[in-house]
Amino acid sequence: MSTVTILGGGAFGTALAIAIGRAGTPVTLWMRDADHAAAVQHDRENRARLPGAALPPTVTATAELTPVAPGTAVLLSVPMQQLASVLEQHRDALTGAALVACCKGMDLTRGLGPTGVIAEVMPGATAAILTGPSFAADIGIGLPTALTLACTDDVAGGALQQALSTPVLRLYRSADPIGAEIGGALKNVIAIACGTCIGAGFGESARAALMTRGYAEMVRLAVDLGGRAETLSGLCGFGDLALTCGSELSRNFRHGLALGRGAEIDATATVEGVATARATAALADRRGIEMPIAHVVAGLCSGALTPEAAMDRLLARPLKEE
Ligand SMILES: NC(=O)C1=CN([C@@H]2O[C@H](COP(=O)(O)OP(=O)(O)OC[C@H]3O[C@@H](n4cnc5c(N)ncnc54)[C@H](O)[C@@H]3O)[C@@H](O)[C@H]2O)C=CC1
Ligand SMILES: O=C(CO)COP(=O)(O)O
Repeated sequence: MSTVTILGGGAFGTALAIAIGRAGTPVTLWMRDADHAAAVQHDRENRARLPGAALPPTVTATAELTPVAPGTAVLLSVPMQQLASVLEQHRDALTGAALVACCKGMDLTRGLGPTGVIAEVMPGATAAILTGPSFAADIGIGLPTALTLACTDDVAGGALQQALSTPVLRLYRSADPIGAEIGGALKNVIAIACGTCIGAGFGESARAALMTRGYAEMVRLAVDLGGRAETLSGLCGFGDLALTCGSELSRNFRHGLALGRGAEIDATATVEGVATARATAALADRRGIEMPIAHVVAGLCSGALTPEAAMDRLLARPLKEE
């Protein structure tokens, strides 16, 4: 795996390109908009999505996607609801690649996470997920972090771990992509709940309670779908939950803050937890799993619930064992 291709030149795709390119690996950063790709290639910076982070010479931004060599690592960093259509559009060019989803969420129409979408659209392809605590703004300027790389194929997972780790990005391997992707998807939903909690003035104690009970929902859904509870104690679950629920750098947390304050929502931001809350609530209903926080976040985001009504609904549930 001597080169890496990244699909999606948003904040995260650009940050990953910079991090992997800085380690000496040639990276192709594919962007759908030709003018934007040309500007990024010329400026050596993605001013629209990740200002202040310089592209190393190893990174090439382009709007042309040529067929990748078999076994090439292709990182998919488009928004979750676009993943299926991007794969469908580029199926021929991606045949034989090792597909690594870097998006976090659940597909609304399919009720599937990123590796489930890859398996449906490109059956037989090697599918992995890279997820964990990683703000693009941090990664893009070379700050360190650790992430989960999950793949059911141990050999392919090991090769991806080697190829994508850098001196500042430490990748831990897992064989449980279901657990890993449920962690990444649900931490955004719980971050919206926590932002709303702080924005509405319900306090830090309530936020910690939401993180803890949200984590319980994460584990419940992952296990029901065939994942492992222990996976969620790692970077993809606990790690990303701690980051996203506690920082105003998170778009999901900020979305919740605005809901809690009754302030204007930034409609231009990629806030994955909104669609994922809806998809999760529907999936939980179909499978008969209790996910009260996911349900109230879906209600908050659609406007069906006020922050006060959402909190009342959670507090009024029957008392139970922890
Ligand atoms: N920004 C961050 O700190 C992190 C983001 N992620 C995940 O990465 C994914 C992408 O997020 P960001 O890069 O932050 O979003 P972004 O909003 O900065 O960029 C999204 C990019 O996807 C492109 N895109 C949208 N639809 C497309 C399509 N149909 N075909 C081709 N390109 C398309 C847009 O042009 C844009 O460049 C999300 O699932 C997010 O949860 C994961 C970790 C950190
Ligand atoms: O996933 C992220 C950090 O790990 C980024 O969080 P937001 O999408 O909420 O900004």
